[in-house]
Amino acid sequence: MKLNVDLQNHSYPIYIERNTIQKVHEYIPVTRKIAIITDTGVPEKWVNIVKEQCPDSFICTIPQGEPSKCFDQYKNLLEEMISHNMSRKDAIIAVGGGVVGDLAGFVAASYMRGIDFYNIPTTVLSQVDSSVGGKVAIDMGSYKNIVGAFWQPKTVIIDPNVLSTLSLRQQHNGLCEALKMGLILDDHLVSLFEQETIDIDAIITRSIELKRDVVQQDERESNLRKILNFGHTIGHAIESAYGLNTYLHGECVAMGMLFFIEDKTLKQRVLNIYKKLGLPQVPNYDTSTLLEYVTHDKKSSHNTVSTILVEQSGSYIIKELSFKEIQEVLERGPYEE
Ligand SMILES: O=C(O)C(=O)C[C@@H](O)[C@H](O)[C@H](O)COP(=O)(O)O
Repeated sequence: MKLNVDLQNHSYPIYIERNTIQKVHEYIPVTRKIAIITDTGVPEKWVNIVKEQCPDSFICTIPQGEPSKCFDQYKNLLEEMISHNMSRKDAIIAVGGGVVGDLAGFVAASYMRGIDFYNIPTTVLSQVDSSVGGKVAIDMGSYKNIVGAFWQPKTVIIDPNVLSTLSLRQQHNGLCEALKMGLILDDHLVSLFEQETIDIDAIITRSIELKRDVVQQDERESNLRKILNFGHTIGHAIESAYGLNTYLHGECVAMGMLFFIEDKTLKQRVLNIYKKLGLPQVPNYDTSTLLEYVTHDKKSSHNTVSTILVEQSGSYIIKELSFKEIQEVLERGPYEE
């Protein structure tokens, strides 16, 4: 299946299809120098399938995990680009999850003021969410995505077959972002999580269709795109407060969403899905520590933060909450209405 992201002068296709990783040479112009950026967690077999289709390519491998989304790795990769004499006409292909995509995309956005970027996501999280939309970034200290750019990929190639080598924890981590998409936009997507067996292909496709529709309407997050941050305000704060590597991103988003699901029945429905996915519980936290991180959220300004609330599955409310109100939400806790 092919979906198009229509964005005036930088539209691009997304291919979602099993075995499509074998067709990289059909979808990406590979007769130029290509830096393939990946991480130590991505099985070599996937990276090699891509490399074999790119005659003039080299591989840059970063350590797996969120701490790699940092200035040092960014600098190392830029130095690699220079040492391989990469020109403006050359390209970067990311083969990996959200960390690889965000970092490789930011290298592509800034090297020589921007070169072509292609994304081949290999985790559920990146296949249902982060590979589409052009948000690329690195973290600074423990602040998530604080330095970055909007740099749309030229093509996204999603092959659900590559998920076969992913751990169950990583699979469930990624599903949290798809569940988020359902909770704000489409109850049918939520119901796919309640079926006996999870149809991953259907979840990826629906999730990406919904994301594509939002990005097309508001590429630079002036307003509507903020809804994709449901669960992230407190989720990012938890991720940061626990050292960026204790909980996975999707797990933190799942925790963060609980604080802003306003309806008791819906919250129970969501908790049942979390139980099925074996997600971690919200840890005991220090309110002032989390609040400190919330004040640095990119959706914060002065004393308020744009927050997404869900009362009914498949719909959202965007509300400016004061830091005082966020403090009250944190004091109330995730499991109370
Ligand atoms: O694409 C978006 O827009 C999103 O908000 C998707 C999020 O799920 C994703 O985690 C994003 O990277 C977070 O964005 P940020 O603006 O809070 O850094």
